[in-house]
Amino acid sequence: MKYQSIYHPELFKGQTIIVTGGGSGIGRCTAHELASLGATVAIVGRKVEKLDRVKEEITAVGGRVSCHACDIREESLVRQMMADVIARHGGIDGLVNNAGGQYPSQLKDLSTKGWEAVIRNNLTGGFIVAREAYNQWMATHGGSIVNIIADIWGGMPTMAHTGAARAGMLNFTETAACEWAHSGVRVNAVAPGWIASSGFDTYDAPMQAELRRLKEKVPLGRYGNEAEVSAAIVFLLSPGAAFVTGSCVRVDGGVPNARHTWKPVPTDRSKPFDGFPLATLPECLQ
Ligand SMILES: CCCCCCCCC/C=C/C(=O)SCCNC(=O)CCNC(=O)[C@H](O)C(C)(C)COP(=O)(O)OP(=O)(O)OC[C@H]1O[C@@H](n2cnc3c(N)ncnc32)[C@H](O)[C@@H]1OP(=O)(O)O
Ligand SMILES: NC(=O)C1=CN([C@@H]2O[C@H](COP(=O)(O)OP(=O)(O)OC[C@H]3O[C@@H](n4cnc5c(N)ncnc54)[C@H](OP(=O)(O)O)[C@@H]3O)[C@@H](O)[C@H]2O)C=CC1
Repeated sequence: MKYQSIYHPELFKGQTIIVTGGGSGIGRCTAHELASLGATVAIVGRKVEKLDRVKEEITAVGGRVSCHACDIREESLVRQMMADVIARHGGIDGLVNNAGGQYPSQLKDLSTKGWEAVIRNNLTGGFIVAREAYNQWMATHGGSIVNIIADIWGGMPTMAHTGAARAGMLNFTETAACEWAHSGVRVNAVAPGWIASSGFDTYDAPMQAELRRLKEKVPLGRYGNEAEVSAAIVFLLSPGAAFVTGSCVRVDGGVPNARHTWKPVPTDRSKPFDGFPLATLPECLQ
């Protein structure tokens, strides 16, 4: 079944958009939505079998997609991946810098190696991909970049490494928006809150139990879904956001505003948008 986007079906006709981490979760959903809106999508990830599966899904409903196995932390691989996408599709109009992830740990237990692995995955990798997109194509042709960060406001207990990396990515977004504006390149961020995606399945049982309880702390009374993050990404890539750069759209059901004076009322307070008939609730939340 084809993606049910709220946007015009020819919004990205003739465009090529790279989605890192396009083999699962938010990236997979975004790749589906962009393809349904006419874009040729280049999906990037470490595991080629995940990418191939998404390629099959998208081509089965008439979309155009290419797969690029690449670890975003490896500079030489990223350079080559970018050159391959440009050679194959004739250019790049958009980049969704979505690949990333981490593992939970108390600060006191974090090894330097673990800290650096997560910083490389969520800050250095995103920087390398964005810089290569700019230097190899967008500096002379323009484009739009959307960096996926996280709900980092007020700290990120048990996730200090990723919180620091994403805060860095937000500041990178603001700086790149200024430095690259003269080339017609817009750079924005999307900060997902607790999104019921395949990402949840990567956590262990105690963390998953904790995540189930977190739902009560969301003013909108539920987790977000992948389609709701994708819709924000698509808006920022689109001409509708032509005057938006260096900005961040929070997709989090209001969590950063739920201060200790806020009293939860245990009901679902908004209807989820589900543009993605293929999405399933992660196993740990079923
Ligand atoms: C409660 C409420 C909260 C509430 C907060 C809830 C917020 C949820 C919001 C976020 C949701 C998501 O992001 S969902 C997306 C989740 N998806 C993912 O995380 C997938 C991607 N993640 C990864 O690939 C890995 O986590 C990452 C470390 C970044 C990269 O792995 P690598 O393979 O490069 O690294 P490795 O070689 O395995 O590991 C390097 C070192 O990192 C450390 N390390 C790696 N994994 C480790 C682990 N599971 N436990 C301990 N330590 C680990 C070790 O020191 C490793 O060294 P050695 O000991 O020598 O091996
Ligand atoms: N779900 C949530 O609640 C939230 C998610 N986020 C962030 O949103 C993004 C998408 O997450 P989500 O879809 O939920 O989780 P997933 O784990 O499903 O997606 C992460 C994707 O990134 C790819 N990836 C990870 N590291 C690398 C790397 N070094 N090089 C290339 N690809 C990589 C993975 O593919 P492969 O394994 O093939 O490399 C995977 O497809 C991530 O950055 C995540 O941290 C932020 C806040 C909340």
